[in-house]
Formats: sequence, structure tokens, C-alpha cells
Amino acid sequence: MRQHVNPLSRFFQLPRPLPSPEEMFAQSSRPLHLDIGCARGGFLLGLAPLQPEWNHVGVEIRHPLVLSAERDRQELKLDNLRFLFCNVNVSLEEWLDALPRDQLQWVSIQFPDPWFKRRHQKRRVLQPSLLIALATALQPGRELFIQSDVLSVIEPMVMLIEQSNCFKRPGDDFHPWQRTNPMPVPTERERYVLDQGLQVYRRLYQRNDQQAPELSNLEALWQQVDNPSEEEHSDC
Ligand SMILES: C[S@@+](CC[C@H](N)C(=O)[O-])C[C@H]1O[C@@H](n2cnc3c(N)ncnc32)[C@H](O)[C@@H]1O
Repeated sequence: MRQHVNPLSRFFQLPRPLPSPEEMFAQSSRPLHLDIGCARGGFLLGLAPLQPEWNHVGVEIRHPLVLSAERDRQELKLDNLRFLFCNVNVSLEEWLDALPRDQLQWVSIQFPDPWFKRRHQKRRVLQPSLLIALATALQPGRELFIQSDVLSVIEPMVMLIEQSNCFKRPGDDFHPWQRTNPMPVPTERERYVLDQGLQVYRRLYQRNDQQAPELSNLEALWQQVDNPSEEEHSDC
């Protein structure tokens, strides 16, 4: 059990320039997968060797976890993977904006920290401005995958994604939630949740061809997203 770090604290509000794909990867033109909130990186450390034709980037706000993940990556000699320390709500938009067109092809946000209280809404990782930056970087057909074991965490994300009008669900996906994980490797949190016999809520989205909305419009919708639970929570 641990308390989450507060992404709004002054320390985490300092912008950090993030390296470009050219600076990170020898074969920098490969398609890019971005995992937001990668923690110790177990998921990407397992995935990168299975997908050598992709480059993978994990971003994480807790610096010691990034150091540990990078150490493991170097031991495993995985040159198609990097872990970066940043607050995605402060530093990711500029990086996304500078990516070559259609390089980013997959984004995953898995088991994000559950900030339940409405007054903590701004601490949640998926904010309107981040969603717009992702929607702008992802070309039609490219994918955004979200999963969580907490319904009241994933529902506002679903609402935000769907209200943006930038994403659709694949045509063969008729269920409220994906039954299985489209990724071949579970995350650390996912493994823990499944071991407990708990349910996992998953959604896979594809970028459609609609323009990203104005930030002010999406922010107004986000304000309407209500979350009644006042429970405090901690995990991983
Ligand atoms: C509940 S953990 C899940 C970790 C991993 N995705 C998994 O499924 O095992 C959520 C992770 O997101 C990170 N995180 C939360 N807010 C973040 C932010 N603004 N920027 C980057 N990482 C963030 C947390 O530090 C934490 O490691």
C-alpha cells in the first residue's frame, strides 16, 4: 500500500524536456508505442522483446521507478525501449507535438492512480489537454487502450474519450468492456488484480477522422463528469 504522489505539487509541475525518438532509438522511424504511467516497467520489459519491430516508451512520474526500470532494460539489452521520468500532464504535450506524423501508433493507459474525490479530479492522469494532444498525434486507425479494475476510475475516462468525438470502438466490439487484454503481456497491477479474482474493465479505441475538439469545450464537459465516491484509496 502506498499513497500516490501528488502530480500537482510544485516539484512535479516543472516541465522536463523529453528526448526525441532520434535521440533514443537507433531505428527511430519504427512505429511508437507509448505507455502512460508505466511504474516499474514490467509490462514494457516483457512486451518490447515480443515486438522488436516497434519502439516502446514508458513514462512515469515516480523517478525511482524509472531508474529501476531503466536498469532492468539495460541488463536485458533492449534497444527498442526507453523509460522516461516526467509528469505527463506537464511535459508530454510538447513531445507529442514534435513527433513525426504517424509515428505514434499505440497508446496505453493502464490502471491509472484512482483519485476518487471530485476535488482531486485534476490529479487524474487523463485530462482534457492530454487527450487532445494524444488525439492530435494519433492518425486515423491508430489505437488507444485503457484498462482499470476500478469502475469509477475508468468511467470518467470513457466519458472524456467519447465526448471528444475523436475515437471509436472497433466494429466487432459490442460488449461494454473488452473480455480479454489485446496485449500479450499483463501489467504488474493487472497480474495482482487477476490473482485476486477481481474484474478488469478494458476499452480499446481507434482514432477516427474527426478533428480534435477545442480544449475549452472538452474542459467544460470534463467539469460535468461527476464522481460520487468520496472514498480515499491507495494501491500499487
Ligand atoms: C496504479 S499505477 C499502475 C502502473 C502500471 N501501469 C500497471 O498497470 O501496473 C499508476 C502509475 O501511474 C503513475 N502516474 C500517475 N500520475 C502520473 C503522471 N501525471 N505522469 C506520469 N505518471 C503518472 C503512477 O506513479 C503509477 O506508477
